[in-house]
Amino acid sequence: MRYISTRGQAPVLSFAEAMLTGLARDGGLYVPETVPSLSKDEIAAMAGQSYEEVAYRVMAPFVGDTFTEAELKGAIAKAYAGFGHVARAPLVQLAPGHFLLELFHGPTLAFKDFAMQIIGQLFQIALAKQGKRITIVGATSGDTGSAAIEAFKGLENVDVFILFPHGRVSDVQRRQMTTPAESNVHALALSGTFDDCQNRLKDMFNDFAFRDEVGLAGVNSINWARVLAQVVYYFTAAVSLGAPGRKISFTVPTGNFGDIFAGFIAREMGLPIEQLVIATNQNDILHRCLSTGEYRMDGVKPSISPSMDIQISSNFERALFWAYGKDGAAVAQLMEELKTKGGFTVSQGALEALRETYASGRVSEAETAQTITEERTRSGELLCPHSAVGVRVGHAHARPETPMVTLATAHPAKFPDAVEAATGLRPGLPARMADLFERPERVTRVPNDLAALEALIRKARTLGEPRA
Ligand SMILES: Cc1ncc(COP(=O)(O)O)c(C=O)c1O
Ligand SMILES: N[C@@H](CCOP(=O)(O)O)C(=O)O
Repeated sequence: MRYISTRGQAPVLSFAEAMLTGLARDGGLYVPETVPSLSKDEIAAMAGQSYEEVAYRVMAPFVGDTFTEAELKGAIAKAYAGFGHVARAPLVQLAPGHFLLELFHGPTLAFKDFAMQIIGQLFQIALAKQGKRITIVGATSGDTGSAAIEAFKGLENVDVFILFPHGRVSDVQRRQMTTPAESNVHALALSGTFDDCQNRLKDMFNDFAFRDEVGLAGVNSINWARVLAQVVYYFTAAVSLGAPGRKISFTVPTGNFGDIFAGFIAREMGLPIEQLVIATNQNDILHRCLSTGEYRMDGVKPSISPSMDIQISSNFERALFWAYGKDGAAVAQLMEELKTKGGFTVSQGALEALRETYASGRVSEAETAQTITEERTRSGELLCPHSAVGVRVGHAHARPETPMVTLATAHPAKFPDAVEAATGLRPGLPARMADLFERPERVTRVPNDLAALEALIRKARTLGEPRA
């Protein structure tokens, strides 16, 4: 299996190379040259299998011979052993024909654990083979950061630096990032938005001297392995509701577009997905783009679903690559316009291709709160605000003949203030995290400045043992 860049100008890589490389050297994102397909019989055979078995069947064709069967199976087993639910990603029914896919039973209570736990394992195998030491830098609006820290803390050959927007993540999210005591973990609170964090991260990747000097690696959904691991739960959910014998629809609370793009890949592999619905909060650039063909930034507005407060939706580039018939030059041109003019117009043909694949909806702040309140009464489910955005859009797009699955992306206890304001109930953290608010915090305030960030990372990563 070979991996190519969405901008068409970077070296073609193997799975392990793409995983350790992160951003392509032409600024694009790696995607598989061809998407392997699974037959109806292969999909049907997943019925009744464990999450781990399905994960192996879905991921193995993309991984090729990078890892042995035993290595991949071992990594999958270790990745999901710590999840708090035997099904890993259980489905609960909200209403006739509408289901919630609970993706928050991992160690940090958000869907990011599904991918981060497995890539933590795969990185360790690959680094041990190559005898390499790396510096992971991640950008987060709250959940990716804590999941990355959980997956990589304490590892000898990895430093982890996480950039998060100061004052724009929940207290629980911040403390998950600032309280780990391991010396290879560095939480950096940046003055700016998540988009600023992600832009500085991409700037670091595009500074080849810095990138090579520190052995820069990325665990955002820039990294193809992140997207791949998220494909699995589309299969487990759809098969348990009758696929491949019937079609299933999915609604996905969306920000950086990694999660819903994983659904697109599941469809490309042969899973009969009828609708893939993008659900946005008031930062609705993706919904506006699908509605009008114009991708235009108009400023990030802080919301009660802060992890989706994103305007530069990184993986939308991968969706555009497919919509433009895999024309890397066209995608590079759009990304240049985004950078220099703050937006771009999608061609009519590409817009039609996007609309054939995706539908979309937008949810206001008041509607998000109302959905948390109503769903508590209607189905008994206590939703986090991101999942509530999804559920509202999912209800609106549900069709009687096709089951709708909405992805519940985080545990309500990560956003207790919003949930309490909507329901009067304050969701508690699991016992293993009960003392989170008593643990000391360790965080560095950083400016939105590339040179300052690179200097800090160079210095902090050399504070420990001498690097090989
Ligand atoms: C809780 C939660 N829901 C939804 C999203 C959106 O997911 P994606 O960025 O993959 O679109 C995120 C973060 O991105 C998140 O943390
Ligand atoms: N909402 C995310 C933003 C980063 O997304 P990623 O999937 O690209 O890592 C977060 O919680 O950090």
